Amino acid sequence: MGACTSKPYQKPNPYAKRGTLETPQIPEPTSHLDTPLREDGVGNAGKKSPFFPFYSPSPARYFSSKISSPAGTPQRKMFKMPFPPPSPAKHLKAMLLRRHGGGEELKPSDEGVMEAEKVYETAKLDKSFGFSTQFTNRYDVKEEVGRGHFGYTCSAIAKKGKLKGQKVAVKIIPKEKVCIVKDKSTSIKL
Ligand SMILES: Nc1ncnc2c1ncn2[C@@H]1O[C@H](COP(=O)(O)OP(=O)(O)OP(=O)(O)O)[C@@H](O)[C@H]1O
Repeated sequence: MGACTSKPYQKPNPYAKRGTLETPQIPEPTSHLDTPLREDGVGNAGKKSPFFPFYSPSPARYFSSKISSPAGTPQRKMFKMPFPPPSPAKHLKAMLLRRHGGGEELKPSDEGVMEAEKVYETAKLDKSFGFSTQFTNRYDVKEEVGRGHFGYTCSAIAKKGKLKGQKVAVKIIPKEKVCIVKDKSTSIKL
């Protein structure tokens, strides 16, 4: 075991009268390795780092000092935007919620989004309108048996064709969930 070579830390006395503050005793540099870093950065290349007890050409010390980094060294750029911008998804979901009758009092918060999902899940399928006569002539739609992302699945009794009299499942997709592309050559009838 070697002898302890550490020196007591000499902290200025905060209770001393103004003007009589004790100044810490800074030992004189004993070698070129102990030379303090210059504020202007001149001649500091490869000098002692404030983070590591060894001498490194790392630019890390530029992050904590006022010294301007050498040309081409990324300095504080990476700290300009520490957090990514907020996602627009919440606002979109809140807008959808309002469109589906959520009301103005609902805010674009997580609570509001959950409300919107609840509104969709609890809404009853309105069978009083929307089916074409071609469809109603063919199927007698009964109760809803399930629900997917896009539409409702209902049980139905076929009225015509091979399946006449049989129980079938029909999937009903609301018009607003259908994307219609129209151009000169094609036209889609609903
Ligand atoms: N033939 C069937 N008999 C009984 N129940 C059915 C039948 N087909 C679908 N279902 C019920 O309806 C639910 C939704 O079915 P659907 O096929 O619409 O699901 P999905 O493909 O996930 O929906 P989406 O394509 O809209 O996301 C199913 O989870 C199921 O419970």
